Amino acid sequence: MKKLYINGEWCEGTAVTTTRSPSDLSDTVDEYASAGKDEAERAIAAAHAAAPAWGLAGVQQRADALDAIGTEILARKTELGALLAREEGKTLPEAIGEAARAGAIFKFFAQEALRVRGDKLASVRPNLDVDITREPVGVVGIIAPWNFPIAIPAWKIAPALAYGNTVVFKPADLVPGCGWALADIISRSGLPAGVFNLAMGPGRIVGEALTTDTRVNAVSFTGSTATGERVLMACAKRRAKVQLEMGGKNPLVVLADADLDVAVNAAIQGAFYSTGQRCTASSRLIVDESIYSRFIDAMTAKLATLKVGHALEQGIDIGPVVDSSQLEQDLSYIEIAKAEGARLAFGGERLKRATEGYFLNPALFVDCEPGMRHVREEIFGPVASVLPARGYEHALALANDTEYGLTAGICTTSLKHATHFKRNARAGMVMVNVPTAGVDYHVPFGGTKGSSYGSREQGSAAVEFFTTMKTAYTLA
Ligand SMILES: NC(=O)C1=CN([C@@H]2O[C@H](COP(=O)(O)OP(=O)(O)OC[C@H]3O[C@@H](n4cnc5c(N)ncnc54)[C@H](OP(=O)(O)O)[C@@H]3O)[C@@H](O)[C@H]2O)C=CC1
Ligand SMILES: O=C(O)CCC(=O)C(=O)O
Repeated sequence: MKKLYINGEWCEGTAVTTTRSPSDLSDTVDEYASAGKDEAERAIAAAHAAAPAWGLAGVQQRADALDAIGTEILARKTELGALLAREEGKTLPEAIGEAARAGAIFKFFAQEALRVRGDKLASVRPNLDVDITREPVGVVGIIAPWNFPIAIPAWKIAPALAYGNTVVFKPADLVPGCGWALADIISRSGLPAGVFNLAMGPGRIVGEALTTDTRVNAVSFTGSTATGERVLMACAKRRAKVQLEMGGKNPLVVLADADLDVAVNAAIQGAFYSTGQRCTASSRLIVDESIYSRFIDAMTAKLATLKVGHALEQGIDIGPVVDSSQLEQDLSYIEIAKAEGARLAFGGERLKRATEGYFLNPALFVDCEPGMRHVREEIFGPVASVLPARGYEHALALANDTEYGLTAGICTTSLKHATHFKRNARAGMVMVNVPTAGVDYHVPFGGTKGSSYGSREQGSAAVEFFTTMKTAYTLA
C-alpha cells in the first residue's frame, strides 16, 4: 500500500482507497492510504511548523530542489505517463506529454525562484528609502482535480515551493497514484521535513480541513464550479488567500474564410482529445452558415477515423471516460441534447472493447441553439455542440454568450477578424487557428467570468498568488 507523506515520513491513513483502470475494470492500479481528520491535521501542523525556516531558506536551496524534481520527472516521463494513462485514462502519448510538461514546470520554477524581484523607491519624505519586497504567504493547501493529475499539481506545487511556502497537497480521490508518484519524487529532492506533505483522502475531509484550518494561509483549487464556490466561501470567511480554476464552455468560431483542415483539426483536438475532459475543451463549435455543411461533413468523416479504446494500447486516439459517474453525466447530457431537439450527427453511444471500461463514442450534435442546456452547461466529456452563425458579429456574440470565460478560439484567414476577436472575446486565453485546449507551461493560465477567481496561475504571473508584498521605510 502506498502511504501518506507527512513531516518527512511515510505514514498510514485511517482508510484505504483501491483504484481501478477506467480502461479495464479488472485492472487494480494500487492501494493507497487515505487520510482522515487526524492525518489532515498532522499534515497541516507539519507544514505550519516548517514554514518560518523554509520562508527564510536561500533561493539556491529552493532552486536546487525544484530542479532535481524536474530532472527526475523528465527522466521517468514514460513510466509516469504509463501510470497516468492507466489510472486516469488519457492515451499514452498524451499522458507522457503531460508528465514531460510537469517536469518542465518544475525546471521553470527552479529558475523563477532566483528571479524574485523587489523595488526600491525614493520616499516622498526627505531622508527615507522605501523597499518593496515579496515574502512567502506561509502554508498553501493545494486541492487538485483528476483530469491533469500530474501537470496541475506541478503548476501549483512548484511555484508554492519556489516562493518559499510550505505545502499540503490533496490529489483527487480518483487519481491518488499520480499524486503519490509525484510526492515520492519530491520526497527525494532534499526539502526539509514538513515543507511538502501529501494528504490523499476525500474532499469532504481533507479538502474541508485545508479550506477551514486557520493555519492554512492560502488555497489553490482546480475543479468543479460547485466545489470551487464552497472553497471560496470557506476561505473568505477566514480571510485566507484563494485561487480557483473551475469550469469552461469554450467556443471555437469557424469563419467562412477558415482553412477547413485547420478548423477541423482544431475542433477535433479541442473537443474530443483527452476524452473532452479538459476545462479548456471546445465544447461549442460556432460555424459560419456558408461553410456549415462542409464543416460538419468533414468533422463526421474525421470522427469516423478516430480509434476509441484502452488508453495504453498503441494507435488509440481517445481513451475511456474517467469513471462511472462521469460516464453517467455524459450519457445524461446526450439524452438531454436529443430531447432538446439537437441533431446527433455522430457517435454518442457506449462502445464495447476487449476489456470492460468506460468507452464512449465521441458525440457531435448539430443544429444546436444557444439556449439549450447542453450548449450552456459544462459536460466534461467527449460531447460537442455545433451552432450556426450568420457572419462574424453573430459568431462573436454567440461565443461570448456564456457564464464562463476560460478559452475562446477562432479559425480564420482574416487578420482583421483575428485581431478583433483577440480584443473582444471575453475569455482569459484566446487561440487563433489552434485548439482551445493545450497551453504552454511558461505563460499565465486562467479565465474571466465564472471560470476563475483570484490571480492567474503559471508563468511569471504565479508570483502574485504565492507571495505577499512588504513595504519597508528606512531612515537614511
Ligand atoms: N475545471 C476543471 O479543470 C475540472 C472540472 N471538473 C468538473 O467537475 C465535475 C466533477 O468532478 P469532481 O472531481 O467531482 O470535481 P470536484 O470539484 O468535486 O473535485 C475537485 C477537487 O476538490 C476536492 N473536493 C471535493 N469536495 C471538496 C470540499 N468540500 N472541499 C474541498 N475540496 C473538495 C476533490 O476531492 P475528491 O476527489 O476527494 O472528491 C478534488 O480534489 C466534472 O464533471 C467537471 O464538470 C472536474 C475536474 C477538473
Ligand atoms: O488544456 C490544457 O492544456 C490545460 C487544461 C486544464 O488545465 C484543465 O482541463 O484543467
